[in-house]
Amino acid sequence: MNAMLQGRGQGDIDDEARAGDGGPPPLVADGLLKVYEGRHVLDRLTLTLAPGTVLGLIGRNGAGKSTLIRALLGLIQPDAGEARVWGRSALALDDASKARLGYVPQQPEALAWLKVGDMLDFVGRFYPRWDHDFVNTTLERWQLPRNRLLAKLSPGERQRVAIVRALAMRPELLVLDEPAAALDPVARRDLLREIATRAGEFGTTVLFSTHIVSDLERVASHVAFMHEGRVLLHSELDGLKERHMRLHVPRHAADQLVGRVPGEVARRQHPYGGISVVLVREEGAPWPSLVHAPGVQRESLSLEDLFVEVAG
Ligand SMILES: Nc1ncnc2c1ncn2[C@@H]1O[C@H](COP(=O)(O)OP(=O)(O)OP(=O)(O)O)[C@@H](O)[C@H]1O
Repeated sequence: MNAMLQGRGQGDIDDEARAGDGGPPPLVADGLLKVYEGRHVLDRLTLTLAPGTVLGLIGRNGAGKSTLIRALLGLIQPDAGEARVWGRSALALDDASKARLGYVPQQPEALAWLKVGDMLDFVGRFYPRWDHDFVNTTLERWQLPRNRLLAKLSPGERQRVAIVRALAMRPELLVLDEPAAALDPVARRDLLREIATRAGEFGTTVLFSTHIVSDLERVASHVAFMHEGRVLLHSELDGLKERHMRLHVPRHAADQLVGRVPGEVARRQHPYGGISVVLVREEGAPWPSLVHAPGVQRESLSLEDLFVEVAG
């Protein structure tokens, strides 16, 4: 079993430094606690999303991703801690801030009694930067007829409409809860491309949750691994793999280890004796001496391996 090592702080990024000088960060979770039926679904979670970041939030089913997103946007009230959007309490967002924020929930339900086109026309009136051309082009490309009732759409079609709606308002902050889950490959690729374009050309800040590691690798600038209500690792994607390594430590060397290895993030006991340990180091910092010990084998990790190690 994976020996999860808790208490490593909330990641390896200095949140203050990430916020930069351009005003308050778009999203901050400050010690969020949410308890459902005695379970700490958010366990005093702290996370900052810097402007222009595309953060992929990854975690197993039930890790708390949707709950975190809902708390960050003020859709649920935490039991302790605070969520802030551009420096304001998420629970008291003004209309001007809401107009800068696009959200695609995991299961979009809104205004189901309207037709696709009517809903988008209606919603568009509230957003000064509404992009009619984008709506028309994307509805056509994604084969979403304007005259279909939202209630009659498949889950994937409903999700596509929700994505069109969130992107058409040209948000400065875009939050998507598992947007690709119900999408076909064409829509998924379009969405990823759109996210990359928005971030690259317009500096849109994006938070999206996903289980699909390859999607994350394609568009995210940063990744946060969530497990049991905590962020276990929050890092820039570039260089993340180079800063992690799995070591296979034979029994004779493992028996001599006392306590944690510097930089240890996960440990597994091998059935035949010996252990494997996942290590992280700061950029440019040396690996601990164990890496060079006799009989110790090194292995580099894919992002998926790392996810399984950290959240497995
Ligand atoms: N309103 C609620 N009442 C009780 N329990 C809840 C409620 N909302 C969420 N939970 C529980 O909190 C845990 C986290 O749920 P959440 O939806 O945030 O996970 P997730 O990481 O988004 O999962 P998935 O990847 O499956 O969508 C789950 O065990 C869920 O059952």
